[in-house]
Amino acid sequence: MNAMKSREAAPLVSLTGAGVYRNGRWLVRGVDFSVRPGEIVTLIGPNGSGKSTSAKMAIGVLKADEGRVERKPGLRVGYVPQRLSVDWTMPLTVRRLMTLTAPLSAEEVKAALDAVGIAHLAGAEVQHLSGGEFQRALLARAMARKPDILVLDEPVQGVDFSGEIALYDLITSIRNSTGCGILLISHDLHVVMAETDTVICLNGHVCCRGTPAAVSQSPEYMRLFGAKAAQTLAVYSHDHDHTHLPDGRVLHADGSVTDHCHPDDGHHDHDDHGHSHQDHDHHHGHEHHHHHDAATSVALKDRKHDHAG
Ligand SMILES: Nc1ncnc2c1ncn2[C@@H]1O[C@H](COP(=O)(O)OP(=O)(O)OP(=O)(O)O)[C@@H](O)[C@H]1O
Repeated sequence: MNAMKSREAAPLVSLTGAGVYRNGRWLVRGVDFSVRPGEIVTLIGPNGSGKSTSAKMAIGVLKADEGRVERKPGLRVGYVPQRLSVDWTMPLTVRRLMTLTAPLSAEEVKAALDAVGIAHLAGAEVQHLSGGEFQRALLARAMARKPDILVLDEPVQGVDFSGEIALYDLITSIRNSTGCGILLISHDLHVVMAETDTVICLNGHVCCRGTPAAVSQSPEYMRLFGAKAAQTLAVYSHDHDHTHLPDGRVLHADGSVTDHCHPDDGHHDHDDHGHSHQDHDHHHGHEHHHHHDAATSVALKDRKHDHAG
């Protein structure tokens, strides 16, 4: 069953004019946003613009030096940080990774890994996981806490383009099945999940905000990233209703998992995605091909954009 987002529900976290001052300067100032149950809020902005800092303020990892940060009493947070401080010289299994920071029973570990499609990797060494498998393991670890809010700092780093779509699908289905709020930090200035309710564009302060479509049209966004970028704020928009998990099972939009696709499932494949990142003027050539179902569509077009700043 879909847990629908509720605009009326009290916010899980709410920042009002919040800022962090460290080492003689403001890292970020005047940040206003809130995340409600079932809502997906995406923070975008250039490197160093304060995305991680704002997310850390929201969950209380960093204390705000100005403004207000309010959290629902007893708020449970699932946090996937940008970097993990793990001693990679020591062998570490996925199972052990799951229990490093929380006491979980074997059943809970199994259920959490199952939910993200990597139960078959419980005994695998974390060092050997692919980028997408690693992000799923981190997601499983965060979800095992049964959070009210899931905070994901660049969840698609180290993941190829087809893996990005699969992860965004997984995040959407987690939202749909649990109704948790999601605060997402996007690694890519120009691409956000279509399911995003609100995009907050940071540049040391809130540059602009709104739906993905509204932000791409805003003069502030254009000023920050150039008019070309504004034309190219791509939105992951695809209607397919299921995702193929790494272990071969199928995750449906309602959160249920089956061994096979339903006969009427929208199909998708992810072959042939060039994904090249260069420092300047990088060109994305993404095409999304569909074999079976015209309802499945991805609005990722060839995009060419200059980075301003
Ligand atoms: N604990 C800290 N003490 C001092 N400065 C910090 C601290 N954490 C972050 N900064 C600085 O604050 C600024 C904002 O950093 P933040 O990590 O929030 O940016 P970001 O938008 O997440 O960047 P990126 O896209 O590179 O991850 C940067 O200039 C960073 O160097």
